[in-house]
Amino acid sequence: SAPELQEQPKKIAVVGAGIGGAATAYYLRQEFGPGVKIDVFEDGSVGGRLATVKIGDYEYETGGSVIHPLNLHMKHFVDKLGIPQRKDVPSKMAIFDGKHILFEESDWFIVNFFCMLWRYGLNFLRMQMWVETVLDKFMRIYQYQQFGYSFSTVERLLHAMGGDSFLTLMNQTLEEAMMGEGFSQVFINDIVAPITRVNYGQSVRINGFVGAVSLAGADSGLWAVDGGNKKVCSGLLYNSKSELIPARVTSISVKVRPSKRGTPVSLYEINYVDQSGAAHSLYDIVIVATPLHRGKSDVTFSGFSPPIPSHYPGHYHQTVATLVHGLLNVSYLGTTEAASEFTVSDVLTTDSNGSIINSLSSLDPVHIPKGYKRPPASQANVWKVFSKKPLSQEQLENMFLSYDSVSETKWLAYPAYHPPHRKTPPFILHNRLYYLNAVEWAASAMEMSAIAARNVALLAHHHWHEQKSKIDQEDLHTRLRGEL
Ligand SMILES: Cc1cc2nc3c(=O)[nH]c(=O)nc-3n(C[C@H](O)[C@H](O)[C@H](O)COP(=O)(O)OP(=O)(O)OC[C@H]3O[C@@H](n4cnc5c(N)ncnc54)[C@H](O)[C@@H]3O)c2cc1C
Ligand SMILES: CC(C)=CCC/C(C)=C/CC/C(C)=C/CSC[C@H](N)C(=O)O
Repeated sequence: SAPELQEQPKKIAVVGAGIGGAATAYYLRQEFGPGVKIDVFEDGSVGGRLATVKIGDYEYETGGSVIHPLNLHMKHFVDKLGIPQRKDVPSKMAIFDGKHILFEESDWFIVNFFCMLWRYGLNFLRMQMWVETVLDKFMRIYQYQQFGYSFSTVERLLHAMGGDSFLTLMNQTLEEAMMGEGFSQVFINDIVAPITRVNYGQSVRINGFVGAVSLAGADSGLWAVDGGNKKVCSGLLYNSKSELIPARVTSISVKVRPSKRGTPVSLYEINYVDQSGAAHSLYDIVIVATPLHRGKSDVTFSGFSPPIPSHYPGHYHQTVATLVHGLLNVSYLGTTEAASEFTVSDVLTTDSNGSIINSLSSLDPVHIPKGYKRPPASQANVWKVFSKKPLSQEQLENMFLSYDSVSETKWLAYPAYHPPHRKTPPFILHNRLYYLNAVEWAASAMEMSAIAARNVALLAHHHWHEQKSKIDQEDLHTRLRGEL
């Protein structure tokens, strides 16, 4: 049983200080009040997959970079922390098939509109409507969480948002889902695949749910955090008055201890290694906020029945982010345009012709200085290349006429999505031991980790106070209709 059920927990541990772990600390403080001690263990840097590198005088995002205007938790965090949004710099997109530019956005909306209408009929408009329908259902989670409802599995959470239609999306490829909706194969190849390639480094055979999230990631109005997205993580840790413990958690075990009331209580022992060696601490509640997958973390669990694996099935997809400060070789893109006329900022790629790159984007610093204008391709600039494998020197020399700085980050970025999906790992690993990153098997994005953070904080609270009526309730959409 939980220790002294009517009291608040004394100590809670969070493993990982990415956006998931930091948001968990924030919501735990909200749920359990000022008395509980919250320790956040971090093996690397606060921010995790939200990270920046310095090139010249400026910092640039190498990991998670864009946030959707309807990502309400991320919006709430920046508002609460008083961090401004980064100023918007207009962008222009082109699609490269590995040999030539297939399509280049014009500066004129009307030109783009008719060009798309001519090439793809109503597919473009219908895609926007399809994504909007998915987003409308997705937004229901905010109301459920506002009312304190939580879910024990990713499948139940998805079902509460979108009913069977979301579970179907999880079991279909994006291509199957879109073909089923009547989208044309040529539109899927030319437009949809480049978007899944830039966002998830994978083809249109990812699951339909993450596919819809990926298409939302190509909406207008995307934003980022001034000074770098990782500032939200340090801000949330500070705001939640958590203690950051710079250490690697090696194992978590369950220990039974006698209590003042005489009934034995179970506590979790966290073993960790920091600069001064190995140590351990006991906690009432533990939240694991890092993926339990090979190459991502190596936490072992002992004393649990049934056993908890260190690594769940499935693997994370590698995306290499290479930031280059240099002069782009526009002829690499098969264009005859003069570099001074080439104002495209985002080059997406199709699956055909085996393009070695997933995307090539002109990058703005995390803080836009006054009077900043993105330089044309005829001037040296910072470019971000996403690719599956690291780029060789020869490949870089083909892409750039000259360059003076290269920074490479090899990310195990997000799950490799292969529908039909196997059962996702649970949010609840043991009585008071929770796992946030299960959510990434639906879709990996900052907001998804923030939603899972609030969910696990609510689960922890409801289990502690034995409020079963707030867990896995059916038909919430109908029951909460009419509520604010
Ligand atoms: C290249 C790239 C681009 C992306 N672009 C976007 C985007 O534009 N928009 C978007 O919304 N999302 C984007 N994402 C996805 C987004 O970054 C992630 O979904 C999100 O950051 C995951 O956050 P998290 O806290 O759940 O996990 P993580 O950020 O991975 O945090 C886990 C933390 O746990 C720590 N840790 C691991 N093991 C241990 C241990 N044993 N002990 C202690 N600490 C440990 C790690 O060091 C890490 O800091 C992108 C991801 C990548 C890689
Ligand atoms: C969760 C919801 C409803 C919306 C999130 C939409 C979103 C921002 C998706 C992007 C996800 C992602 C993994 C993007 C990676 S690359 C981003 C950008 N194009 C870049 O080049 O850095």
